[in-house]
Amino acid sequence: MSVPSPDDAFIALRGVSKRFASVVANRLVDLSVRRGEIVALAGENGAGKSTIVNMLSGLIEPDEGTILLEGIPARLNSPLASVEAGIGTVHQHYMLVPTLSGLDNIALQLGELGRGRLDRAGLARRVAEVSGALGFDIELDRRIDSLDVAQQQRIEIVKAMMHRVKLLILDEPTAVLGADDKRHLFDTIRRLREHGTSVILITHKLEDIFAVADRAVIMKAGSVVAQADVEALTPAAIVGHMVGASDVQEAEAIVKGFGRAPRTTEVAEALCSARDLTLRRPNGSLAVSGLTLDLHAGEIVALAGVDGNGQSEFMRCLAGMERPSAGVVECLGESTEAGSWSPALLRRRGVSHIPEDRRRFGIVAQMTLMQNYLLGNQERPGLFRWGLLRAGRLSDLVAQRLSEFEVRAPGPTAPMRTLSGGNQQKMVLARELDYAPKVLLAAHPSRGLDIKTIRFVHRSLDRARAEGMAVLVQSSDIDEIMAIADRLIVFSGGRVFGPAPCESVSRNQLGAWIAGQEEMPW
Ligand SMILES: Nc1ncnc2c1ncn2[C@@H]1O[C@H](COP(=O)(O)OP(=O)(O)OP(=O)(O)O)[C@@H](O)[C@H]1O
Repeated sequence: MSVPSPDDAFIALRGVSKRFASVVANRLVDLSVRRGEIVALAGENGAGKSTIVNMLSGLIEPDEGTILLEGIPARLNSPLASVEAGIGTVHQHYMLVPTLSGLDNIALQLGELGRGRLDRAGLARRVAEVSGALGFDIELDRRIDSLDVAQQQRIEIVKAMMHRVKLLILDEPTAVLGADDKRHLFDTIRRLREHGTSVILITHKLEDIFAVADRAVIMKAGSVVAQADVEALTPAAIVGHMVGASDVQEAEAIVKGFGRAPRTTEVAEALCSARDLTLRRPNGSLAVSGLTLDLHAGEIVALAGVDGNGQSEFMRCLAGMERPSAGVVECLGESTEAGSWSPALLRRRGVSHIPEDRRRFGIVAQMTLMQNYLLGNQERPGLFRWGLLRAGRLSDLVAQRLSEFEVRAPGPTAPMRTLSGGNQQKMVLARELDYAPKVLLAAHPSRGLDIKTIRFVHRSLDRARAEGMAVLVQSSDIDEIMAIADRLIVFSGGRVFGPAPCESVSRNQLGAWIAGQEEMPW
């Protein structure tokens, strides 16, 4: 297989460019996808992948260049035009109404909700046909907010496939999935290929590319810098193109990871303790039951598991956003038994939080990078004098962090909303680490980040540990856990196991425990 010619392709971009003010998001992009071909689109944060997705899904139009559909120039100037052209898109952040059922969400997308009486039985039959063909078993009558992420994703895919889809675009679909759900998704993608559907898979995970893609297209700074059949590529070759590595060794080192640094500090006092903790969800169901943990200065503890097993509730409780229904948490001299347990109080004591839902709790999209940097840092010495902000200092500090974290942004006064998802995540990380916390709560710290930045983040967490910080990391990524954690707690099937030292656990064993395939010995 080689790069398809536009005539041969279902969809082809020819010389497509897109600029946002001073930022060139896409520069003269040529990209084609054959019928029944799975193309992986890879590249660093801010390389321009989502911009391509947004153009193909009709959210934005190119400034120049042509999009050819089956060889004919097409104008995808609205989401409807994209759908009518046979393009289905599953965005990274699901577009589902959480309080509606799966069926109602699908009816809403088809324009059948609120238009007279909905023929629920008829729609359910049509949905069952589509989901059956995809190999999905989905619960259509449950509210979206009661489904786990993998079930929500299946609803999203079915929703997209309710139209006659010839090209399915999946934007980082595996970021939130456990190993089993990922395998299932890849089976579905292969099944689509057999039926002649083309797929564009945006991913930061090299193993996804080798597991399922036919061809990989690699972008850097808005342009396509390489494309080849996956068989002809290696992980280091992909990374080399992505980061523009000057030699193979540099790319190989990034693929390999930085290796686990020996612990440089003795495990010291417990900075944060949970005793016999019970947490309930708003609907009353049990999220966590009987959890006991001492989090010490100078260690990294991982909360391992597929999302939806109570980790999020536990993190939120430690961050002051929730209170337990039984048991107690004590952290840096504060306790859930006192009335004052709150995020602001804990932050003043030295707890930093990288939240799971970055867009809701981590940033204010309309504000500038400088203003976002101030959030939670309002009392930081050096940034204020006589109660007045020293804007020059703040600007210098943000500019320095942009450079250290290699954030692709025009400058400290750029609005946060103009940054790519991964670059927003880098800014949240930079801010939370800057705050020099004693306890760092990091939910999915590397989700959505490119491989080079992940290595950087892991090194930063390792350094934080060496400096005596107590770090709690929520992660569904086994590689991440094995790379950085000292101890782990497994959340699986609504139960909690551990904590246990990571040294005693193999990668495969942890995978089996997370998937609930094996009973844990503790
Ligand atoms: N609406 C916008 N306004 C201004 N700049 C934008 C806008 N959308 C994207 N950009 C910029 O265009 C560039 C490409 O962004 P894009 O979201 O396409 O990258 P990406 O490859 O999807 O990144 P990530 O892996 O982090 O999601 C980035 O520098 C981003 O800041």
